[in-house]
Amino acid sequence: MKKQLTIALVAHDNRKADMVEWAVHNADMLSIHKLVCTGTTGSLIRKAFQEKGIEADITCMNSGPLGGDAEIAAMVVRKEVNLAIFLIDDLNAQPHEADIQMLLRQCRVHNVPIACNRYSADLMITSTLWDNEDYVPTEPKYIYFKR
Ligand SMILES: O=C(CO)COP(=O)(O)O
Repeated sequence: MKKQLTIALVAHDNRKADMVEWAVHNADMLSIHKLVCTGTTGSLIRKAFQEKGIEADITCMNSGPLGGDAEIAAMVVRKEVNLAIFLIDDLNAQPHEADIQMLLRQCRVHNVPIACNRYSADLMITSTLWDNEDYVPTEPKYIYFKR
């Protein structure tokens, strides 16, 4: 991929091992992009990359429950994120469910691709559309019905 992207990486505690393994597996690709992460996810990825001598541009926001999802959602609103990978723990409740839903919703509203499992993430990061100058993503057309 030639285009440099800003990629958001977020994982709940029970999915962090998955996220770190995925990030290390895709380190060659990820290291050419800017990574923005919630606090703990980012520090674990940074540590794993350092242990393997992988250099990467990683920005850590606050931890998720302390506003990290909200900060990344704000970046999505400002069109500062090209792609989000969000490994959600769907088997346990989170104290900051409202923030999680906000991040997911803002990605949908602003047409930002968001992968919530590794398979989707693999498909998204290998897409040739990123470098296709002729491809313009179609923005959602919201139609307001008067009731
Ligand atoms: O809670 C999270 C996402 O909702 C993740 O936050 P941390 O990466 O700080 O654990």
